[in-house]
Amino acid sequence: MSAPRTLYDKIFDDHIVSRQEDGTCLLYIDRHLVHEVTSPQAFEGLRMAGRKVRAPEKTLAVVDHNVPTSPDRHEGIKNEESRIQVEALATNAAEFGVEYYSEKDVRQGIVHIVGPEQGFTLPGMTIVCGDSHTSTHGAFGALAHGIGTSEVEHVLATQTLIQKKAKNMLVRVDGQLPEGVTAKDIILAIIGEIGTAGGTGHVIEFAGEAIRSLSMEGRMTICNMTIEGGARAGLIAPDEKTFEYIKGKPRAPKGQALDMAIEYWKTLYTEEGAHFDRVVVLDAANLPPIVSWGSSPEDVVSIEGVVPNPDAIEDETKRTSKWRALDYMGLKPDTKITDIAIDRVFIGSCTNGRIEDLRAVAAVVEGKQVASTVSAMIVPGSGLVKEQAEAEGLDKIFKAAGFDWREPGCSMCLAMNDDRLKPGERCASTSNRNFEGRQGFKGRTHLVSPAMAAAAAIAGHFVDIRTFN
Ligand SMILES: CC(C)[C@H](C(=O)O)[C@@H](O)C(=O)O
Ligand code: SF4
Repeated sequence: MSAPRTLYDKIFDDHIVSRQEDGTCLLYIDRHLVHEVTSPQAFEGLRMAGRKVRAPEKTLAVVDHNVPTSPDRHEGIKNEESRIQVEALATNAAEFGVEYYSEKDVRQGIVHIVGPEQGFTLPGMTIVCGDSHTSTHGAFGALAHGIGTSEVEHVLATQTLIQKKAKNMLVRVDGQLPEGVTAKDIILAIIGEIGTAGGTGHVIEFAGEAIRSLSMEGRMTICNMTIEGGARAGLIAPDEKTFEYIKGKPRAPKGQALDMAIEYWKTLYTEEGAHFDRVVVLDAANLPPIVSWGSSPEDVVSIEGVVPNPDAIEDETKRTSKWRALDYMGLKPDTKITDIAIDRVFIGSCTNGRIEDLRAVAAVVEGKQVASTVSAMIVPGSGLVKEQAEAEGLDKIFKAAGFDWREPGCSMCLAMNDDRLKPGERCASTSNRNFEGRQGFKGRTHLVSPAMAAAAAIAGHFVDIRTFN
């Protein structure tokens, strides 16, 4: 009898086209998502070599990073660099016969929100995109990861990718989340625990009661940030919730094909006794709402805590780097997190730009006002999220509270469009990266959950959502 296999082992094995002695494999790729930032040279490479896209029907292109989120964007993109990149994708998609969602299409949005929404992302698949947060799709039990531009070209041309098998890591989150604590807090806590290099060389499978209890959207938040923990990909075994979510999505299988697919999807789980190279266990019941204080996603602390003192760190390089982070963030050790005032709030991104995130925000801000010292924006992750939010009247709640309600895109998750922080501005953000300059030159980012960002917008400083009303 063969050794018990993990979910990762199964998906990897199922996609091997050929395997060399040293373990290098050629993997078949089921789905390829394409955005405007990492695809221009790849298409250019194909053009130069006179090659076609091998499987256009398995490829989907959408613009997200460079699109403005202002209501007048339909009149044309003013920023020249952005316009050139967006136009290049439109031209490439048309020339190579790839389906493309432009900024005028209601299906347009952040690539990692669009894939699941369209039923393009399905369990058991290998999914790639020239973007690190492709790990998001692992929430469906798909092996999904980011690739570089030369690999984008390789996948476009051959529908395969050269890969070596990673190690297996299990992160088990037991118990039930307390009220006010969310998927975002779970993943921030995990990264705080393992560090940004903690998952290096591994594919992480998330399991345990707390993960099972999450909605598909919460699971996407978890897998989205797996990459910030250094892992190659994140995975969650598909279950009834997964199948329910997929049913009826435009590109998902239907009728008998769906029944057959579900039969297969049910085989996608880690077998009893399968080997994990590393196991980390957390208890959800102990988790507080989390706020990041530094310039790395591992720099996290409880909302009840204080800014840590780097002097307590033994390793000199690390100590120096954390002092630098504090300096960049304009913070002093021992400052209570709830005493940190903010200037801006950004709610959106592929981490937290879905409908449930917006509902969570609406629940916090309904009937309240954004603090006079704060400028706050909400950017739906896709045109369909926006449509749904408006159908539920959430936009009215947001606008009445003083939020800016925008068009879909990556927006202020990274400063590649017009949405950015000014130097020195401090932002409560639902995105995934707090690197120096990430949201604008000298901008200061604090990563939080949507509910925590919403509460901070109202209060003007961080507050504990568990006692906020
Ligand atoms: C622009 C793109 C290549 C980049 C990524 O790979 O993740 C971006 O999406 C990000 O979040 O930093
Ligand atoms: S929303 Fe942010 S993290 Fe996600 S793809 Fe866009 S830039 Fe990258």
